[in-house]
This record gives sequence, structure tokens and C-alpha cells, in this order.
Amino acid sequence: MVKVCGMTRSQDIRTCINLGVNLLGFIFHPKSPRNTNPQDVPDLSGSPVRKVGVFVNQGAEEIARIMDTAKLDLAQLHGDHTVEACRTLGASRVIKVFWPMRYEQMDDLCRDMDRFAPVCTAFLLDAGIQSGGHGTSLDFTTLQGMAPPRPWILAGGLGPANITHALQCEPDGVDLNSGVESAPGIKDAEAIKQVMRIIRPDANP
Ligand SMILES: O=C(O)c1ccccc1NCC(=O)[C@H](O)[C@H](O)COP(=O)(O)O
Repeated sequence: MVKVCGMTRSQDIRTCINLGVNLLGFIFHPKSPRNTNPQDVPDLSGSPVRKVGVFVNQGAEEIARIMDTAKLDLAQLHGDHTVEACRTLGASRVIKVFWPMRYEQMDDLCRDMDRFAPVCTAFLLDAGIQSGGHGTSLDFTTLQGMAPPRPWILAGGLGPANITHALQCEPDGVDLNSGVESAPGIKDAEAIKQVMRIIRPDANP
């Protein structure tokens, strides 16, 4: 599963769909250079791609409203959203973000993931200790052998140069953002193509 996050331009959306990207991320966080408005998210019904909204500060009710307006399939929660907020949105619609660098012990991260597992469809593990789009990466070796109770997506500074190394921790999906950009919010089609060739060589010769 490949997600490309921070979509702001229709040509980048077309590129991703043509290359077989599975999930497109739209950021609803005014402080982000990749921020977008719910009304500007295109209708992609008829294409196999699913649309993910990225939320930091909004509560469950506002997120649900934006999901309706932008016709989003999933909400990726980048704030300190609670189990109750996830339940309100509906487990099948929630990707909960965790920051492994927040935890001194892997066991504590695992305990938090267990707590959220019943109210999420997937997890996203990002670098840093909050928010996102930092362009820095996790130490992939510390994630090897992890078995989270939900499918998990690896994020954080991923691009052509480090994707092969990143795949060694066997995530169920990868999230690409600043590592495939020429400027914030401007995707680099060639970089996305290079990553897709590494992940799915048969589909992208
Ligand atoms: O990308 C942003 O600007 C952003 C801002 C605030 C919260 C989340 C944000 N991005 C969410 C993502 O899913 C990113 O793809 C993820 O954090 C990894 O980003 P990067 O390190 O740039 O690859």
C-alpha cells in the first residue's frame, strides 16, 4: 500500500493515480504549507484511489463534517485524539498516528497501540514527536520485527534514496511526502516514479 500525502495540485493527483498509488492525503491544517480546503478536494469517484484527510487540531465533529464535504474515505489523526474521538468517527474510517520517538520503551508504544486497535483500521508511524511533514526519518532498525495489532504505514522522510532500507522493517504500507517534493506541496513525478519502481517493479517498468 502506498500513500502520497499533501496533495495540492491536480497534475500530482493524476500522476499518483497513473502510477498506482493507493491512498492520497489531503492536509487540513492551516499551519502546513500543504494545507487545503475541503471544497477544493476533487471528486475521484470511479478511480481506485482512496482519499485520506489529515487532521491535527480538529475534534471528531468537525472532522466528520470535513469528511462529508470533501468526500473522504479515511481520517488520519495527527493530534492527541482520544479513543473516544476515534470511536465517534468510526473504526473503519480512522488511521491513528503514533510517534515512536515519544516512547522510551517499545512496550509503552505497544500498549498504546493495543488501546487504540479496536477503534482504528490502521496505524501510521511517523518521525518526530508531534505533527508531521518533518522530512526526518525513524531509525528503521528499531522497528524491525514489530507486530502492531493493525496494518501499519511507515512515514517520515521517505523517498527514492531510503525506501529500500525502509522496507526492511516490513510495514504494510509507506507514506511519501516531502521526500518526493520539489517544494512543499509540489510533488516531483520522477521521484514518485522511482519509488514505485522499487516497490512494484513489475507494474512500473
Ligand atoms: O505534511 C504536513 O505538512 C503535515 C503537517 C501537519 C501534520 C501532518 C502533516 N503530514 C502528514 C503526513 O502523513 C506526512 O506524510 C508524514 O508526516 C511524513 O511526512 P514527511 O516527513 O515529509 O515524509
